[in-house]
Amino acid sequence: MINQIVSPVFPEYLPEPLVSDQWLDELADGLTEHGWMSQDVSVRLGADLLAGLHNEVQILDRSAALRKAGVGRGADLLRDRSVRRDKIAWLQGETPVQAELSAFFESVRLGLNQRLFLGLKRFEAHYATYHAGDFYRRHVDSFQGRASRVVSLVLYLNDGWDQSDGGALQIYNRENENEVCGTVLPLAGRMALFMSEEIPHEVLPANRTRYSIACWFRCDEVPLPL
Ligand SMILES: O=C(O)CCC(=O)C(=O)O
Ligand SMILES: [Fe+2]
Repeated sequence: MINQIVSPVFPEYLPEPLVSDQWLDELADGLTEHGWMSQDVSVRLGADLLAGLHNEVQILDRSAALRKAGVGRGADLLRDRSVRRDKIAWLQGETPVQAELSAFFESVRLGLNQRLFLGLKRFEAHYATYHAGDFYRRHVDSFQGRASRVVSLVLYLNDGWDQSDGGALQIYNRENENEVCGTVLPLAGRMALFMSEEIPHEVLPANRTRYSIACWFRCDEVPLPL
């Protein structure tokens, strides 16, 4: 009997790793030069992960597991519907897709620390749903000197989003908060990254349901009481 020797088969191309050094350089450069950037990361994350996250947030939305988002924390938490109207659910990293996404966020955290010495200690992330008519007025994600949220990352989960669907993320000039300097459509796989204290931004009213994940890289070990 002849032993068949099977030679290893290599794919024609090797998929790019989820997070490469060169890509982390790009993120760090974007944050340093402009304070914000937006990029399509759908190839990097993969269609299965994006679809899995989209599926999960839809189930949470349908099962009324999402809660009205507030502004502030603890006793100062205000659920002011004139400021923001989204509903949220914090990610616990407990499902396979959440675990995979957490690994991605962790690589970004480490990569930014290595390049920008931001001292990011951890991240927190939540799903968000904006139903038709929902918005989040212009704001910054962290107040200067509080040293809590340092870098914000938003990942969008919506297929086939069009300008007429509203719900764009509007980025304002860090020197002049009345000047719009960028608009990001919440298309699946698109990511926005910005300095939490510096960049005023706003979610324009959505005309249909808009799903996203917002993540904050923080430099405190535990949230400080406000
Ligand atoms: O969903 C977005 O585009 C941004 C959300 C946001 O600004 C926030 O949750 O603080
Ligand atoms: Fe924000």
